[in-house]
Amino acid sequence: MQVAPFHSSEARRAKLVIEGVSKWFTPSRSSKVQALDNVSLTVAEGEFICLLGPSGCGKSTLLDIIAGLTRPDAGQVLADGKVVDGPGRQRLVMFQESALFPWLDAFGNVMFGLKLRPDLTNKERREIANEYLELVGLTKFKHAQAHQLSGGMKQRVALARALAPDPQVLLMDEPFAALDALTRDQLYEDIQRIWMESRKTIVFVTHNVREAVCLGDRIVLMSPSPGRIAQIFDIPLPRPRDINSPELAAYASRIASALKGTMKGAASE
Ligand SMILES: Nc1ncnc2c1ncn2[C@@H]1O[C@H](COP(=O)(O)OP(=O)(O)OP(=O)(O)O)[C@@H](O)[C@H]1O
Repeated sequence: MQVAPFHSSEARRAKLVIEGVSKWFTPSRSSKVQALDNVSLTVAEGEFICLLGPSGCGKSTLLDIIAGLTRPDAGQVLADGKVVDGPGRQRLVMFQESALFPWLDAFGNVMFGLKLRPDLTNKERREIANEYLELVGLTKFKHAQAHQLSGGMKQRVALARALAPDPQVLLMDEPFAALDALTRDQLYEDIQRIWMESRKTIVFVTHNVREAVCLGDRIVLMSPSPGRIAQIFDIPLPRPRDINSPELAAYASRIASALKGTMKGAASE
């Protein structure tokens, strides 16, 4: 099955509106770092957005602000038209390290995520946990403890744990960065399949250009010092996308040049 890409020109409902967001950190009494400067971006419902940029350009800070884990010093984020003023179950985050609870097995970890759904009965939660473990291909490992799972399997459990409460927005902070290339390639296939089935709104942070082109409808390229949006690229390639295809490589090389430009610009400032 090939799925047409989402085009930013299509009239779709805005899921997230980021308006003039700035953020400063004060690591010591004498120093102040501006992590984000006046960042504005609209993410449509069901869109897959990749935030791409060199280290320190504010990708994670922006993701944390969208999640409601960090407050901006200026500007605001609206989710479904409402100002984000804290974390909520409609916007869940998945990090680079899976942070599974080591005392729980895979099933227990997914069930833990479902504590966010007090509206469900325990029987319903168990059914949903099984369903999501199946979706990520881990039914056979449902009773494995975290230490018995490979890095890729742990991230699959973390993905099932984040998806099971059925958030509208999934925020992913370099979720595959610590994995080997083969495992990552498999996960690119899986995340595309899951996204095509669920059409969640996804904001995915990465500094890997090919990964961004493989996954995103749009790539938001950020530049550092202070973190700003440098350029936005539409990726009109049909899905599912093969990370090793020549079409994808052509996009990646164009975006990689732009990325290099943002690094040079920062170095010369
Ligand atoms: N809690 C904090 N205290 C002080 N400075 C911070 C804090 N969090 C982030 N920063 C600074 O803000 C800037 C943006 O950091 P951020 O982690 O958002 O960038 P990033 O693009 O996600 O980087 P990376 O790709 O390395 O994770 C950096 O200069 C960083 O040092």
